[in-house]
Amino acid sequence: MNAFLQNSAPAVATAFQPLLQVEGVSLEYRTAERVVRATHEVSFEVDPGDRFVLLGPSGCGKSTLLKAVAGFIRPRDGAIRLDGREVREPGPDRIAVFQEFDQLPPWKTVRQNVMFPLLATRSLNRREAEERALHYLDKVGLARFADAYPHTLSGGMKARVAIARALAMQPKILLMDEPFAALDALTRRRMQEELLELWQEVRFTLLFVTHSIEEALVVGNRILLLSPHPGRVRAEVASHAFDLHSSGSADFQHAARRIHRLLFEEGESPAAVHAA
Ligand SMILES: Nc1ncnc2c1ncn2[C@@H]1O[C@H](COP(=O)(O)OP(=O)(O)OP(=O)(O)O)[C@@H](O)[C@H]1O
Repeated sequence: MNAFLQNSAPAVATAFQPLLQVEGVSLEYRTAERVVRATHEVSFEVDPGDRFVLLGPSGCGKSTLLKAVAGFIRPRDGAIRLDGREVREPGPDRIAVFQEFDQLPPWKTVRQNVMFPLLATRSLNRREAEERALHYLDKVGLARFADAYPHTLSGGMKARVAIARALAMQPKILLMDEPFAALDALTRRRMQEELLELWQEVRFTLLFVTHSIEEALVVGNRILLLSPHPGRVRAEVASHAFDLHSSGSADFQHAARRIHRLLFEEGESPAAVHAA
């Protein structure tokens, strides 16, 4: 069982059921001319409180898997279950954050942007939604900017608004697709750090897509390695021993090299391994 259990983990009887079960999932796109297989029979399980990373080369189907968990794409084969229930459509229990923060409607203030999904899904009344929005804006350090408009914010600040907006919905699982890829290197590092601090505080469950081995080791406590297109599971790696402070260490570099070999070199054993 994972060491990082959510505070609100269910009682003993259900405590050992994974939150997310992806079983033998093959995903396809059908275009007028052909069928593109994005993933082939991928299986993994995410426990409550995991920071679970999908890592693999460009085109291996990471984003497609995330979209399937979000409910935007139905599997060709296999099944996806959240809390034991099959995922058939999008829902407020799975909120996605993508790298295009300019999805924030520019005519709404930061506060209104965070309140918007809460009101649109009728989760809360206006006063409760405002309270909830300010609570999460405070958590990402943006309470002072509640009345600012998105175009006045830096890339990192827009990323924080997007994260606050997602967390304010209190989803069962937060889905992030390369959320920091468009940011400069320093801001990206700071955002990784802030995400970890936020996780320490809130203990949300995270499914995070990246093609950066370093980012995967820093952000994740478990990493699923996918083969090149179409994505198949190569291995699962435990990476809970690393954070930003260990990224220069010999152990970290060793784990990164091992993951690189597992991803790109034939002949490496694709069994479950421990990077830390
Ligand atoms: N809308 C689409 N129609 C047809 N094929 C698609 C579509 N979207 C993705 N694909 C194909 O599905 C495969 C998986 O794509 P996906 O975007 O999931 O990969 P990825 O691992 O997230 O890549 P990247 O890291 O570059 O974002 C690729 O071969 C891609 O070309």
